[in-house]
Amino acid sequence: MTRSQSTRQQVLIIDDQKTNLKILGDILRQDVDVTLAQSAEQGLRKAIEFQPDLILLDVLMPDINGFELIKSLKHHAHTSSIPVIFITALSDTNHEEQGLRLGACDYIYKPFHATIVQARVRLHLQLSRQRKLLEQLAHIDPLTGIANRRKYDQVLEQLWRSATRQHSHLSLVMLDIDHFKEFNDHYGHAAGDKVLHQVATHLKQTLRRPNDFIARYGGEEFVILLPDSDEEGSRQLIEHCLSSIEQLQLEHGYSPISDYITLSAGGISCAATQDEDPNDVLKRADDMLYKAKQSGKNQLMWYTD
Ligand SMILES: Nc1nc2c(ncn2[C@@H]2O[C@H](COP(=O)(O)OP(=O)(O)OP(=O)(O)O)[C@@H](O)[C@H]2O)c(=O)[nH]1
Repeated sequence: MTRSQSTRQQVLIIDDQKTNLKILGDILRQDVDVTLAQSAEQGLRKAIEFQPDLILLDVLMPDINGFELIKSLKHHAHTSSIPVIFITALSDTNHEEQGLRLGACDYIYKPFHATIVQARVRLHLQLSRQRKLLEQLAHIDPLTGIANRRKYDQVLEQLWRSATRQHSHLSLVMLDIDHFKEFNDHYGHAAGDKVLHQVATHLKQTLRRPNDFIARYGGEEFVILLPDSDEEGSRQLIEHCLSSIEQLQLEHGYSPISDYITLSAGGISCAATQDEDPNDVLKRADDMLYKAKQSGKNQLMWYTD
């Protein structure tokens, strides 16, 4: 069963001693899915790949110790918010303080008591579940189920920073439903809400790469960010989004340009730089959207220098 199919939470245990891995695994397995790693390097790889809900981390390991590893985990964008519990034979307050200062949420001494480990793991998993739920509520647009404007602002900043570092391209695209006022006026606001949900769901499914991102920008407008994507690839993808939305055949009997719901879009590809404000770049995509609307709608316009 894949992680997304499982409703059980997942704990990653990182310890160089096989017997510790076995004992801890046996203690926790009745409550959670358990993944084991026998070195810091393997642990970091599995943390990135499996995105566990919690990590149990030994301190004394050869090569890279637990204190070093937690620094990498907290530094890495994909693992920084995973809670870490140290479980270690270093049972003095100085090390405990160091571990907590480095970002651990708890510190358990070896030899440990099974029931205490279970209780603490349960507590931190419960906190983790609540935190994820709050994050979701704060970042998801309730009508469409895709990311909201607040999440978009965060993701744009992250993607811009990483594209600047890697000297890579980023494409920004604004999309807007055509003649949506007429749709609402004739079919009613509830039917309009349903169309917004259908369009958002379809656009999200059409984006193929894991780092492609879509958000509801506001009203009947959406924004798509395509990292590491050049102009040609981005244009092809967005053209496909537009044509496949029309092919969904969501009836719009009051649109003068089609029998169905259509979208207009404006896009831009650029090499990110530190000096440029990504919001200025988005403004250029928005200008292209305006041009697409002025030129008859149901089309994509792309910014060229
Ligand atoms: N049902 C529904 N309608 C919305 C929502 N947000 C914005 N709208 C509607 O979207 C319509 C946007 O109208 P306009 O900005 O004139 O755009 P348009 O009619 O699509 O015109 P063009 O974009 O030029 O094709 C308005 O009727 C808004 O009420 C929403 O959450 N639900």
